Amino acid sequence: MVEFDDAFRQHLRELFVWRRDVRRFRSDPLPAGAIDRLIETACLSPSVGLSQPWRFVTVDDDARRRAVIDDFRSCNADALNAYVGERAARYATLKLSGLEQAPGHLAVFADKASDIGHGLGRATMPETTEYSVVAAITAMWLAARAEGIGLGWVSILSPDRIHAILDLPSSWKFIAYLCIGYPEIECDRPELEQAKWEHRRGADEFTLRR
Ligand SMILES: Cc1cc2c(cc1C)N(C[C@H](O)[C@H](O)[C@H](O)COP(=O)(O)O)c1[nH]c(=O)[nH]c(=O)c1N2
Repeated sequence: MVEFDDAFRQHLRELFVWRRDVRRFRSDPLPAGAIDRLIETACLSPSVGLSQPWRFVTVDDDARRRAVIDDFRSCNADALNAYVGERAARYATLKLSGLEQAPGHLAVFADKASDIGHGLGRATMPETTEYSVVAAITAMWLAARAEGIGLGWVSILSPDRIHAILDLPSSWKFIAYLCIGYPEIECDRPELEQAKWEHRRGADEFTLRR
């Protein structure tokens, strides 16, 4: 039996407050085994029917990393073109990935074909497979921050292209590409808020009572 006291709860809240999506990384490498440790923690996450559908791919090969960066550049140029006027000008100033600097690249997939969990919970909601993988990524994000490691989620990518670059089974659905490394700075406010792209709203804006 483990009990968590008020001091722990307060500390845990600080972890949530100080977790950031990181795009600016220092160049120093991660300690040996750091990413494996984060993956181990992520595997403790809830998953539909205990299916553990997460699949993690560490990307260390230079040519593959370069191809991912090229894909990001192309997708980001398309994204910029979809905005006009002042919003386009502002988008152009944002830093939306740390792919070039991050010492760690981790691609995350959901295995849609695995029969682990025997289908429990997925019959009417097959998308719970992907939800389970996102839950694992969130755990990893927080576990990383607790070690002083930053994690940045990059989704400005073409899933088909990432799949081809990494040469993976067709049943694996691309969920996330994560940049991992030590952050240049720590902050308790989202970078997009600091850049005046969007501001964080309170829970009352998203809560209905019925
Ligand atoms: C599914 C998903 C996908 C993305 C993101 C997040 C999530 C959950 N975020 C990070 C996002 O911008 C960030 O979480 C918010 O701006 C809030 O900031 P903090 O995470 O609180 O620092 C993100 N950020 C970015 O710079 N490039 C990206 O492609 C993405 N993609």
